[in-house]
Amino acid sequence: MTETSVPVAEGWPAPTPGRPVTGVVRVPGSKSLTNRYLVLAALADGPSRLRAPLHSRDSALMVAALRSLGAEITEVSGSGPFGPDLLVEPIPAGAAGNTNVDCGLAGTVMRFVPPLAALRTGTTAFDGDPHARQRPMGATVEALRGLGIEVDDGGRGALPFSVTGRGGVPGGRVEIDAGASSQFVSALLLAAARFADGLHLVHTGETVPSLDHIAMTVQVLRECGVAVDDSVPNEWRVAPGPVRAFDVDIEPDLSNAGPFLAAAVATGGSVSIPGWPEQTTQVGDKWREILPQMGATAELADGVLTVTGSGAVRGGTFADTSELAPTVAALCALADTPSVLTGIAHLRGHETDRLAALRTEINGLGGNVTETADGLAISPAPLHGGVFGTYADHRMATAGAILGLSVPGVVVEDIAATSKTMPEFAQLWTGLVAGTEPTAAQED
Ligand SMILES: O=C(O)C1=C[C@@H](OP(=O)(O)O)[C@@H](O)[C@H](O)C1
Ligand SMILES: C=C(OP(=O)(O)O)C(=O)O
Repeated sequence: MTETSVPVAEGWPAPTPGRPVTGVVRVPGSKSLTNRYLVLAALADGPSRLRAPLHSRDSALMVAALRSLGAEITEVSGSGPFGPDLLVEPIPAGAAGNTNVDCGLAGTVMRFVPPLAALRTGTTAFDGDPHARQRPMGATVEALRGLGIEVDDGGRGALPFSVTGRGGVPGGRVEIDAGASSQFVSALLLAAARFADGLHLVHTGETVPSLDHIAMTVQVLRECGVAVDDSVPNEWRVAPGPVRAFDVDIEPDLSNAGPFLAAAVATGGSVSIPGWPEQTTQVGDKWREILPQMGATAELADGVLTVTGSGAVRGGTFADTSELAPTVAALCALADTPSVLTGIAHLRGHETDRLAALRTEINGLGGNVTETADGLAISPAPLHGGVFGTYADHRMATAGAILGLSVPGVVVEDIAATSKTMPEFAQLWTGLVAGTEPTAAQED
């Protein structure tokens, strides 16, 4: 008799603590800040240092991309618990030669690196994960062409494509429709000081999403001595000039702090995140408004944000939550009143179609989620266990973990998807939920 193989249920059983979750969690560096500073360091007028940067798949892809364009990036020991600091020698003047860039599933790599490839001499071929080929890239392709750069995308407006640079970009006025991603704007702004005439970028479509991320781009450019005029809505002017080398501390990733704070809200516990900046352009600072709307308290004192849940989760209307939306949606699915998430139509072009993924997976656990033109409507419904699909999306994986806090039997299909921006997620989550002694990474 031959043995037949029985499919084994795989996945990560999300812990259900059955009591309030209480603890302190230090989270790794911001993806958006790390990858912006890496790009600026590659363009800078001397060597730069990133202290406490993120070390994850998205940052590793950015490091590899910039190395392939000629930057020298070395790891040196730092003081943070999440890995070494990074020293960056910029891409040398006159860098030339054909090369390849693997974008993985990283929006910051596929959008921010092509303008740097345009500044070199030679052809750079860009590709990525299967789903990366579905993500919108047309505005980058058209903008580079508008700047006189040769781009071969086979007419797809998507990966794979190649950029052929001739050692410089003239710059000037360019119009784009950045309705599908703020990263189209950020990408051009980050490189623009190195264009001969700088850049006058005009957005011609309807609403640009994720405006906080553009504010972050403008802020980091100004820190590096680049003159940016963003006084006219939907227009940005960047003066040509040097990008000043820097030595910077990377803030913790406040978006990735979200699931841990959500654990306090979902269970009526209390979670503290040290290293919370007093001033920041990170969209994750909005947790201080969003979570109190759900009935929690949020207190920022001496650089520590403490969120305390009330024991019940209240729904509400949440606008323009950008990359926070999957975490917000998971909490709304646990709420006792209905919720509406608006201003997030562009999430259909993220790591996966997040609106469809959240609707499908929350409803698969018994939820009541419908898609609207620009977001989600979520009504209270009794949830049950089951497999929560992750679509290679880190924020779907963390959304499944949040649901599992209150719903026994949730199995997150691929918890390793969190390695995109937080490889330590499962370890930190398990430690927090189990109420173990703080690990080195959790200590103050
Ligand atoms: O510039 C950035 O670092 C990001 C911009 C946003 O992109 P979209 O404008 O496409 O939402 C955000 O969702 C993404 O996670 C990171
Ligand atoms: C949309 C996201 O990522 P990316 O930078 O790949 O666009 C995200 O992290 O939620």
